[in-house]
Amino acid sequence: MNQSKEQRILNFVLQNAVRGDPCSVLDTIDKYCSQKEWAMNVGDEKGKILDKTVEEANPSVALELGTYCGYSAVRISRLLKAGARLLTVEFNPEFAAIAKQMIEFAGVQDKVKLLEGPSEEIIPQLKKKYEVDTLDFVFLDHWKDRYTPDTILLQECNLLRKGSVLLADNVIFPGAPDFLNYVRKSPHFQCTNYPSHLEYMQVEDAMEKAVFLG
Ligand SMILES: Nc1ncnc2c1ncn2[C@@H]1O[C@H](/C=C/CNC(=O)c2cc([N+](=O)[O-])cc(O)c2O)[C@@H](O)[C@H]1O
Ligand SMILES: [Mg+2]
Repeated sequence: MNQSKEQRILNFVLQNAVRGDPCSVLDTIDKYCSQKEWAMNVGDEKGKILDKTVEEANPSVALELGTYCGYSAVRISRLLKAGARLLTVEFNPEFAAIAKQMIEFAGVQDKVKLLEGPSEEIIPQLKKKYEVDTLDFVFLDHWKDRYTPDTILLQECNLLRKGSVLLADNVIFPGAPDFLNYVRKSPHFQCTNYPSHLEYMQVEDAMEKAVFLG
């Protein structure tokens, strides 16, 4: 049975990156996906926007929706302070298995908890089952039509507090028009747009930051 693209990305990392070195893992994935096979990692250009937003938020508890191969889980968790943790949600078992190995190879497994299942089921379990009080930072990078319902669900589950930072990938390409509309019209969010480019391409894209105002 021939390998999946995600398996090829992981193998390239296992053979070429430095074990325990998150930056080496990120650079190696970016090298493979820009030179060999495109893949939907947030990439280095938008990754730098992600880095700045995470550093500014300095979260104790962060949530990621859509782990995929674990690129942004490694990217976010490498910046977390001692004792802080990232919960990352992925419902595709193959991708979850790849991401788990990617996270362990990068050496960030102590900061990352990979939750396998759909976000709509996991989010309502965060308080009781995963001992979350409120989320300091949320990275949205899963199916784009889930951004709005999951943002509403996070509020309904009282998982956001005054100052919680949401950062959404791909608000231009593939696009998340209903999400932009929702957060920009809502009196509960203060929004900032960060123009950028689609990972590994010269296509316009952007990230949207939405800070919850309570
Ligand atoms: N409700 C849910 N619960 C848990 N996991 C879920 C989920 N919905 C999707 N996922 C997972 O999140 C990832 C999907 C990402 C969609 N991104 C994209 O479709 C995407 C596309 C392009 N693009 O086409 O250029 C560029 C990008 O940066 C992109 O993020 C996949 O790993 C998928 O299994
Ligand atoms: Mg994306």
